[in-house]
Amino acid sequence: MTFAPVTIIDHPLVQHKLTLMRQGETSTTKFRQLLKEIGMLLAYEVTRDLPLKNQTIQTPLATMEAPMLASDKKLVIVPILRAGQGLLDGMLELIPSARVGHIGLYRDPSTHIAVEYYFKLPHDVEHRDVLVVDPMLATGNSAVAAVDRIKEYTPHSIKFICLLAAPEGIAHFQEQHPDVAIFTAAVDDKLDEHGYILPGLGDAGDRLYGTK
Ligand SMILES: O=P(O)(O)OC[C@H]1O[C@H](OP(=O)(O)OP(=O)(O)O)[C@H](O)[C@@H]1O
Ligand SMILES: O=c1cc[nH]c(=O)[nH]1
Ligand SMILES: [Mg+2]
Repeated sequence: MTFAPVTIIDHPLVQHKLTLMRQGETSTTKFRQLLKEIGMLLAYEVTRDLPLKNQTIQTPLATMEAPMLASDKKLVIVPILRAGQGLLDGMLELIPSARVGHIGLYRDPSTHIAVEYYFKLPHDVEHRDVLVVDPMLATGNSAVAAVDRIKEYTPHSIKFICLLAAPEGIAHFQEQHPDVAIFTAAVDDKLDEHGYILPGLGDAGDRLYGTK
């Protein structure tokens, strides 16, 4: 079977900010700020392949053919709540016209099954490109469940964007959604016995919102 690519976003600014986020002593305020900044940088990288088409425009001096985004269909960003919301804010700064859907999922602590508690997409997702965002791809259950639900609405394309991925999560996700490209800033070593990414950065939602 062929899989859509896994792209590691190795930009030095992303890598530096990720290292700051991993450090246990980084405060909630700083963690939130860094996740927002990384969201912006990830948005820049994952939109590299957006098609352009030339438009005739008038500069103060001359007429020219200049490139603009080809599609008039706005992108849809879907953060997986809660932690995905922390990436959304930065992405929206770069793509302010994007539409936003939300999927609320929590991971059952013992089974690691993703449990849905909220789902809302813009009404016209069909034919649009969707970016599903969540900082963590651990077992992959949350990402798989989110993409399962979004595919019910037959968007034009889906990309999955995270900050940290475990090899186990990538394998599970690719098995279930071989057509969906993954973008991540790093692939870590493995999962621990509680399904946390090692070395990882801990619980992204708790660090983002100060709930632990
Ligand atoms: O790949 P998985 O094994 O499914 O784990 C990853 C999920 O776990 C975290 O969310 P969590 O369930 O802790 O919810 P939260 O964002 O509300 O903290 C994280 O933000 C992902 O959504
Ligand atoms: O390492 C992990 C795994 C799941 N969810 C997190 O927030 N962190
Ligand atoms: Mg959490």
